[in-house]
Amino acid sequence: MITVAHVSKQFASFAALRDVSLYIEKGAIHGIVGASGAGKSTLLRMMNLLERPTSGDVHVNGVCLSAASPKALREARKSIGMIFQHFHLVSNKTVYDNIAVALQLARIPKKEHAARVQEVLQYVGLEAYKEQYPATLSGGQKQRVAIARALVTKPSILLCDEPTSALDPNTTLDILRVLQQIHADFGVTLVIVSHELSVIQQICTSATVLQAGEIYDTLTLVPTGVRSGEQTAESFVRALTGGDAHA
Ligand SMILES: Nc1ncnc2c1ncn2[C@@H]1O[C@H](COP(=O)(O)OP(=O)(O)OP(=O)(O)O)[C@@H](O)[C@H]1O
Repeated sequence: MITVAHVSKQFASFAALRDVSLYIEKGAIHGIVGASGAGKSTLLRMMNLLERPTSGDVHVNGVCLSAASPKALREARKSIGMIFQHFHLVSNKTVYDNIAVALQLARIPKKEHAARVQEVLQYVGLEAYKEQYPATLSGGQKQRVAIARALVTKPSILLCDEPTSALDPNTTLDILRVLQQIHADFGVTLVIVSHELSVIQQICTSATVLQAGEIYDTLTLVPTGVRSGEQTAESFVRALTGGDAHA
């Protein structure tokens, strides 16, 4: 589980987060929503200490990340995967090597790499692509590789920073289904930052609404499931109106 306790983040004189506290239970699919600049990514990045709180603490699976030794932090991070809006794949490495890097960083013995990479590539349906380079893949395939890289260390938590925002509506559905499947198959706790309400409504069981660095609301949700019709209709309106689905 994840506990964020009275966390603030200051960038020079700018307060990106102010006294934020929240609890995410094991097995939740938790959304973080809010306008651009509300502090969503900053809050998410605190959950693996990519961003260090200026004050307050973040506990993940019982470990206080900001107080952890480098060794304890490395150990804690093995159980926390992360995916990003723009995938963050290394362009001059093959799909296989992009995934194997995560095993190297987690100091998993090299003799285990081939089998583990194969296993996650099979899971995301890309075993035929292991010798290809990221530039030859579609956006959805790149995100599947990034998901495979995140899964290869068998995390109990997957942090997702706008995981579908660079994807078209149908690929968005595809990736949301993959995330739902990961949750169902492995019980992984998902934390999803998204500015798209439909993403949050479709799969999240709870959500934090951020406004200008503070918690505006905390929601308990009943996910609707990944609904293609609605999403596609919305995408058409968005395409026709140049971005605003509700115009
Ligand atoms: N490293 C940094 N240095 C200075 N300011 C930063 C830094 N990182 C984030 N900020 C600022 O903190 C605020 C919150 O950023 P953050 O990326 O968390 O917002 P967000 O809600 O995820 O928005 P968006 O969806 O636009 O990314 C923004 O005003 C941003 O400019």
